[in-house]
Amino acid sequence: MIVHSEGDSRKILLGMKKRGFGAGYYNGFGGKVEPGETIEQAALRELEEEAHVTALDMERRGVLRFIFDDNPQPWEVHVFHATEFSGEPLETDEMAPVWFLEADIPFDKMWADDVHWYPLFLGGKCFRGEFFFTKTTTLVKHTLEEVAGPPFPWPDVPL
Ligand SMILES: COc1nc(N)nc2c1ncn2[C@H]1C[C@H](O)[C@@H](COP(=O)(O)OP(=O)(O)OP(=O)(O)O)O1
Repeated sequence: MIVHSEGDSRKILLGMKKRGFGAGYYNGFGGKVEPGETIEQAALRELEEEAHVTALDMERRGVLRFIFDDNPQPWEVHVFHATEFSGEPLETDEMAPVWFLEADIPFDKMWADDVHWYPLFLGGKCFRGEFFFTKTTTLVKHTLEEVAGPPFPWPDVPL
């Protein structure tokens, strides 16, 4: 989930992951879907657990597949956007939240796919793509396309 403040200064809220997979990278807030949950419920829960923020107007904007040559299980990641929220971002055991001006997004400290799809995200578009990684973090190739929306036409346009 990427929380966006669209007032006078357009800023996005990212979290620096403090432990586990992707530690040290800035990312939107998220994690795995738990049994019995929808993808949307998982996105809301992870934002609350990791940043103590509740999204009030979430919208699906992207669906991405990450394929790793050192992990047989690809990841399907859904990107949600929220512009209305309650709560003050708070550092947790897992994430340190930081607001960034759109012009200052720290792509050199983020997953290598982000620099490709954030321009579509920031431009208000919907998108889907596949990203192939070697040695966990090195991006070797990708596909990316804009789709209709918002809202993202899920599940009519699957990944
Ligand atoms: C491989 O490249 C990735 N790029 C981007 N942009 N985001 C990624 C990539 N790999 C994982 N992510 C995202 C997906 C999630 O939003 C977060 C964290 O995933 P993870 O499941 O590791 O999250 P945890 O909070 O550790 O897991 P649980 O809370 O579910 O245990 O990163």
